[in-house]
Amino acid sequence: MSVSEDICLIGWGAIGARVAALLAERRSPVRIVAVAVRDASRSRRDLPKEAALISHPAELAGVKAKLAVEVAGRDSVLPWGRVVLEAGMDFAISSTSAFVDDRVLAELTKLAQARDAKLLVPPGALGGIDALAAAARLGLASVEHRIIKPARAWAGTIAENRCDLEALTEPTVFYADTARAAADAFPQNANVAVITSLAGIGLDRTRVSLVADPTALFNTHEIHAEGDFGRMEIRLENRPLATNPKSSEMTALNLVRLIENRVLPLLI
Ligand SMILES: NC(=O)C1=CN([C@@H]2O[C@H](COP(=O)(O)OP(=O)(O)OC[C@H]3O[C@@H](n4cnc5c(N)ncnc54)[C@H](OP(=O)(O)O)[C@@H]3O)[C@@H](O)[C@H]2O)C=CC1
Ligand SMILES: O=C([O-])CC(=O)C(=O)O
Repeated sequence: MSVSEDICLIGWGAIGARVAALLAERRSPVRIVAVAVRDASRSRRDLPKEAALISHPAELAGVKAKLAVEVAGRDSVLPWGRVVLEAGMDFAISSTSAFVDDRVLAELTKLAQARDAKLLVPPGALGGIDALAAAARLGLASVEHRIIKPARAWAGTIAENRCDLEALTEPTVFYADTARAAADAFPQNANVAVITSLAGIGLDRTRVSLVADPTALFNTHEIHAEGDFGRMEIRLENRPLATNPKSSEMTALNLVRLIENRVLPLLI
């Protein structure tokens, strides 16, 4: 890795801090020049020393970077995305549940086009999205996505109204609907449903089921797709992040890959 790149992180939670730690550990030629949080008055552990801590999109005006990576939450996507893209920076989005509102995706895409910047949707906690997106070009008949997480990962969500998470003795499907409905109802657990949909057959044709498993150790994603290309089954068993059981380690790893691919001569 030789060329270096300056980036911003929008969010310094479980995923943002993990991405920064991995980049530092791997000595990737990347400088994190700004980190955005909600509350910039609170001091942050392990913040990269060259990073400005900011909390308002207008503060990006003084920041020179080519890429901003959002790892903050659904409500942050539009306000930060507007300023990032307006400045001509590429914008990588993790809180893809923001796109359950078609207007958000339409506005950011238009802005990216106008500024010659890129709106990037990384695979998040998933893999195999390249194959799904390729297959979709020939036409897909169906895509199903099942998300299986330990019961505790669903705590604090409307799963609690549908089953007694602490009393479960076996894997329980507590929700089944379209990807749009699932990502709307579970913005911290089902961003992936939007990624599968954008790659495949859209938010209203992609079917999602959510499972709470009292004995699960992993956040598991099972995607089944059929179409003119043939059939595919994608299954990942992701280790949850120690600092947030709702989010998977793979999400941070896919962002590290995306960032490093911007500076590597060979893209894998
Ligand atoms: N695409 C995918 O496959 C996946 C996506 N995700 C999504 O990624 C996002 C980040 O996840 P995670 O790191 O676990 O979340 P955390 O809750 O651990 O961290 C969120 C961070 O974002 C900051 N933040 C929140 N809102 C704003 C805002 N409006 N402006 C600036 N900063 C803000 C918080 O600031 P403060 O510290 O001040 O509170 C915090 O630092 C979530 O939306 C999550 O659902 C997660 C897993 C997979
Ligand atoms: O990390 C995961 O397994 C998926 C996730 O939380 C999300 O899509 O929001």
